[in-house]
Amino acid sequence: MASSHIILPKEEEVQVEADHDSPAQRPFQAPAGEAAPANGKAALPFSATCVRISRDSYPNLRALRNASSASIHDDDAAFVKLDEGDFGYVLDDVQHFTDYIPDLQTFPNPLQDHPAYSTVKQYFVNADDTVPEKVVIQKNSPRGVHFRRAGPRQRVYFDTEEVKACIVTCGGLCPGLNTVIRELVCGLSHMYNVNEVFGIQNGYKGFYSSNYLPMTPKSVNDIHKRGGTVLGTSRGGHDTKKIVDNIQDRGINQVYIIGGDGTQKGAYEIFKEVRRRGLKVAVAGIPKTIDNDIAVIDKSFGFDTAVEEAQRAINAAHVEASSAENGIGLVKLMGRYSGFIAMYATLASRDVDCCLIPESPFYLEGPGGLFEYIDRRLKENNHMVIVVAEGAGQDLIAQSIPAADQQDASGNKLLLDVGLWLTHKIKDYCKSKKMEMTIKYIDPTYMIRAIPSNASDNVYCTLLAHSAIHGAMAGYSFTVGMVNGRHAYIPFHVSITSSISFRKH
Ligand SMILES: Nc1ncnc2c1ncn2[C@@H]1O[C@H](COP(=O)(O)OP(=O)(O)OP(=O)(O)O)[C@@H](O)[C@H]1O
Ligand SMILES: O=P(O)(O)OC[C@H]1O[C@](O)(CO)[C@@H](O)[C@@H]1O
Ligand SMILES: [Mg+2]
Repeated sequence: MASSHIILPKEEEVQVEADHDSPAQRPFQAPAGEAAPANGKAALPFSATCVRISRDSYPNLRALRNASSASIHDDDAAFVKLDEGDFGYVLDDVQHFTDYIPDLQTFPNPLQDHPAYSTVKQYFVNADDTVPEKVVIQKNSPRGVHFRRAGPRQRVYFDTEEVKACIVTCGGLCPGLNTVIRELVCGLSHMYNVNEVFGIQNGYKGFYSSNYLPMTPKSVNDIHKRGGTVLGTSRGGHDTKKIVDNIQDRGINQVYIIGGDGTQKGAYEIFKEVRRRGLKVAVAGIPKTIDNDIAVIDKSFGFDTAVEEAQRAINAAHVEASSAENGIGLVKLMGRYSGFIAMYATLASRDVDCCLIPESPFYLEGPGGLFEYIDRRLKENNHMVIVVAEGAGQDLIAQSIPAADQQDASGNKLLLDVGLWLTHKIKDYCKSKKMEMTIKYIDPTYMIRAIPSNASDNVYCTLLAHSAIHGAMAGYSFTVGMVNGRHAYIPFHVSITSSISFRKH
């Protein structure tokens, strides 16, 4: 990696304390209305003469984005590419073949001759286009961190005939997985005339333990109408060496990896190994997390669908509660470390009296406690609805139930059932007060994620898949995502660190 010097803003000039976009605060600070897409236009002209800056500048970048030092690994510094422009502009760039493979041939993008695209004016993005990570700034703020804009480039680093792509899905299910798979296969074929696309079965371990499934536009034609993933998924089983051995042996040169924070960490490991071996293999991560807990992106695909489906559970809870004397409807929704689904479902419903999320600790007894609030709402309204995210109140439960500290195959902590626990606690409390009441506990769990994506998620999935293809064809390795309303290529070290800060280990 060439580079020499850095003129980043000094740390003391960097606005860190008033960072309302910090991941831990995001559920509270970025409600729907404020998350409006930015126009993506920089306030000041882009400096065409960016200077690539040295790895020593990594701590400054960390200060710029106010990431927790615990979540940054020193190893990452070797894979960080920063370009500096005027007025504190920084491009946190993604890895490219040319960073480690010299003298690569380029090819004109086949889209320029494609009848569906060649007529569109300015179809290709400008190579210098970037997307700001933060759009809310003050008059004297530095321009801040930017990401490379996603989209088709005029020249690509693969000859069509040469491309051998594979797709894998990892982690839990999410609405839209099949749409992304479909659009990767169809996009590669229809936009870039790629004929060799393979599906990896059952997550990362499928790279080295199962046959690779040939996929064609015909074989994926209808899959977006189904929930789940036609490829299968799993937790655990990431063996970087075995995975890259197989990629290398089978001559795969584009790897599309769909999954959550754990999966993106796995994708980063694969990329590092690919680079160590000097392979011409593009690694494209497509973030999937129904919990919506990857902070750098606006919203993850499938989230809208899940929130919509959660309405059915909340409606049922409301009907049950309002049909009983002192009726309480309690709904538990997914969200391990973040309350996005619970909070958005609450905002959408308007029938919910109380929403409990992991980011905001609560307590049961005494003034300001949940019991006091229940008392009040039942007196005022005769019924109430409570929504609780599965990760809420875990510390409280641990005080009354000894935690077994179990983990799933990927090392994620298995949570205690906050819904069941709350149901018992509320019942006991009402009994102690000699208060007649009825409580109905609804836990839709997998029903909100094992469904096909809705219309808006389908569009989102399609565009994400296409952005991923354009980036891989152009020789980049990255996580693709929507940042302030624009698709961007995000470096792995960002997509994985931003989600970690949500975690409360
Ligand atoms: N630090 C890591 N390094 C390499 N691979 C990882 C790492 N963490 C997780 N993985 C792998 O990524 C895959 C998915 O991880 P995980 O089960 O945590 O789901 P996820 O991608 O975070 O999705 P979800 O949103 O469902 O949690 C697993 O195969 C796991 O082995
Ligand atoms: O039972 P599984 O498949 O591990 O998935 C449950 C977890 O997956 C998630 O949906 C994240 O994908 C969490 O909200 C939930 O805790
Ligand atoms: Mg995860």
